[in-house]
Amino acid sequence: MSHPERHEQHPDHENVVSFPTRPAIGVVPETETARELERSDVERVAPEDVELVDAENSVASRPVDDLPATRGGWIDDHKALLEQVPALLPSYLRDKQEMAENAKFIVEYYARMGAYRATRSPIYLLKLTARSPRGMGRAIGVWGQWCFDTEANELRKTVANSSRTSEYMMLSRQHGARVRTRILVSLILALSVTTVGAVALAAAPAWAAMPGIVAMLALFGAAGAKADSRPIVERWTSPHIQRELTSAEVVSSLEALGIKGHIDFVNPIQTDGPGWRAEVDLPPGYLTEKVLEERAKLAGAMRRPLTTVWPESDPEAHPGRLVLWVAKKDPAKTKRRLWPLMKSGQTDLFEDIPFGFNPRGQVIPLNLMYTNLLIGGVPGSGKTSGVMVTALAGALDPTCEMWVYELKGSGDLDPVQPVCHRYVSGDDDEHCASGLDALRKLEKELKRRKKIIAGLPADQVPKGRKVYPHLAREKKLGLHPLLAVFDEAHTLFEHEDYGKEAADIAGRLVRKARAYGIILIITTQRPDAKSLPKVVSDNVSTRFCLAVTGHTANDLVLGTSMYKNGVRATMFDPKKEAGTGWLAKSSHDTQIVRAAFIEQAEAIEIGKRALALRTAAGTLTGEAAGESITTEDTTTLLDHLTTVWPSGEDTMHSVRLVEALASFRPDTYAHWVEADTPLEEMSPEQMRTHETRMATTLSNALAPFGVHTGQVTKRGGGGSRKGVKRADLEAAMNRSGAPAEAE
Ligand SMILES: Nc1ncnc2c1ncn2[C@@H]1O[C@H](COP(=O)(O)OP(=O)(O)OP(=O)(O)O)[C@@H](O)[C@H]1O
Repeated sequence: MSHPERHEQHPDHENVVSFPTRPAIGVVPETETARELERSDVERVAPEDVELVDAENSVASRPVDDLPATRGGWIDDHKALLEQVPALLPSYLRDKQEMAENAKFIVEYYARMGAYRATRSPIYLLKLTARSPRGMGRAIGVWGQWCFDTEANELRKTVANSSRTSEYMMLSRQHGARVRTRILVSLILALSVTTVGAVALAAAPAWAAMPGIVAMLALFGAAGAKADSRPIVERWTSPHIQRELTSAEVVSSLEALGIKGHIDFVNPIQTDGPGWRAEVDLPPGYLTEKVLEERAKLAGAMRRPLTTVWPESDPEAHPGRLVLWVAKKDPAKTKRRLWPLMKSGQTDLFEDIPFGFNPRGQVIPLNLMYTNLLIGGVPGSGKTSGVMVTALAGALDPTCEMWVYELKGSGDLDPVQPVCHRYVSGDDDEHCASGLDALRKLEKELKRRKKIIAGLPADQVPKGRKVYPHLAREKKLGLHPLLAVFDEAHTLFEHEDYGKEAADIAGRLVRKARAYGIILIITTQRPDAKSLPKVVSDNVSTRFCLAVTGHTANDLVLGTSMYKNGVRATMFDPKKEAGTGWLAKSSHDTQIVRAAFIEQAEAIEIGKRALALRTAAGTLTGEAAGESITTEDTTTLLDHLTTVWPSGEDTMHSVRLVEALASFRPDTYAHWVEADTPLEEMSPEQMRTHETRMATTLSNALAPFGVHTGQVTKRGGGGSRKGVKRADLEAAMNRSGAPAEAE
């Protein structure tokens, strides 16, 4: 059975590769061996001539591909074909934004080119005028030749030399008559044109006569061009416009990466937005990841700028399907695409915000509600542009409360300061302390919101207990969006005194806060185990990974196995492609995006707009409303015990916990371990009394939380003494609304 759409390879055209080469469903591919056999001299025997020896008992395997059940049939083949039919309408007719951009470009192009030509028209005219005498001379020459019938001169000469008198006389008479008529016509024409011209010149005002003279000069100028004259209107080409993508180029560049074998073109190479798209199946044994990893090599082999070559995998097809998109113009050399909200507009964080652009130039939206965002990348990879876009989007929603902790101290996020409930910029201890304080307060706010939502009737929370726009609108509930940005959060997470607690709280917030309208944005330039708590990198829901240097950093930002699955931010060049990264909305929804780039001056203007919006809406709070924010400790003994509790331990002796609390927070707990006699001078009896007192203090302090201490046996670790069970602690945390680790 032959494939209905099979095309033959064109022998004359080196750029043409047979398409499609994959067999239709149910068709057995023609193997090399089969073809060789056909070509060879091997004697072929018709199946009907073959005698089966002991067919009944024969165990010879039947060729399963010949069984009727395995054949797809016409319907299946054509269904499969139909699925692959390219879109009916070109992309610019389907995509409003592309259509608008194209229309805008056409208008801009002709306006710009028209203006360019118009401003140079005096130069063109001068050049034409300089050539006009030659043109006029040529025109008179051509007219003279016509008038005096010079084209027949050669013929008359030949006849005269051959002494064919009668013929010569006939030609002579004809020549005389022609010349007379033509001179007469010329004289009449010259006279009438001169008269009309003179009268028109005399009658018309000078400004009206000028175009006529100019047009005549231009005509004669155009006629005066020599074969090697330079064109009057100069032309130029753009080095940034890339040559068209051909299948031969795709094949040879993949071969340059070491991919040997037959490459199948699944679809013809076609225009896709401002570029070309080739879809190929790599030869068996090769995976798309190889091409993704060697993107720079591929661009080199294609002799194209890196920023124009975008290989992608097609997870819906198979791991060997490569989608190669090549930009027509080098985006690095084209004008910056402006953030759609740059000049006007506001946001609603329950809806999408414009985050950036994909390589095709389409706006990529992001919904920040019910999510949190981790942005990571090496220094200079463009994290600030990612966090700036989200911070400004938050600022432009007048209902959104903004808490911004820019822990680099660069002042990059200063443009949003005027609208922030809390704003801190700096990387000193005091800034880290504020960051930790903010996390504690966010956790307290989370508990408050959780309680309110838990108490709402079911019809108020139709799709589960979380914040909804109608709840956010009710001011008295205080469930409006709260956007908390921790820029360069590694400064806080690595802090000797505050890091551990900050990491613990951030981990809990990342897991719990998003349903309650608290959106956490964390950026880090050091995505490693110490700077980025595992609990954060494991649980964050949206990730934007800019250029990183290795697979560990890649997977810390993007999630486990992403590198293995071909989602590799190692492919980006942080210098040439700053701001470009993988945006992962989930492990199955990943795409390459360049965050919209907003300059500081522009961000300041947007910040002013946001301030105006909030002033009008009456939603300025905190520092933005002139209040001073005091640092208060909202954590409890339960939080402190959770922080000092050694991981993996189900039970702990009270004495050990009290000692740990005293060293963790000496201001609060040092007096729990104080004794009249120094420890080293205590008798065993005194020591026992002292430890009993410490254990009793802890028991008394835990009683209001409903946690009871009891006898705990720890083999090899102090035997049987008063202690606390981890499970009791977690149960108490849950009761008090505080998110416990094990929940
Ligand atoms: N989205 C973008 N589009 C175009 N250029 C960008 C983009 N983002 C950043 N850049 C360019 O890259 C440079 C460095 O970016 P940026 O300072 O944001 O990096 P960073 O990752 O925040 O650096 P650091 O880790 O040092 O804070 C910018 O000055 C800008 O020129």
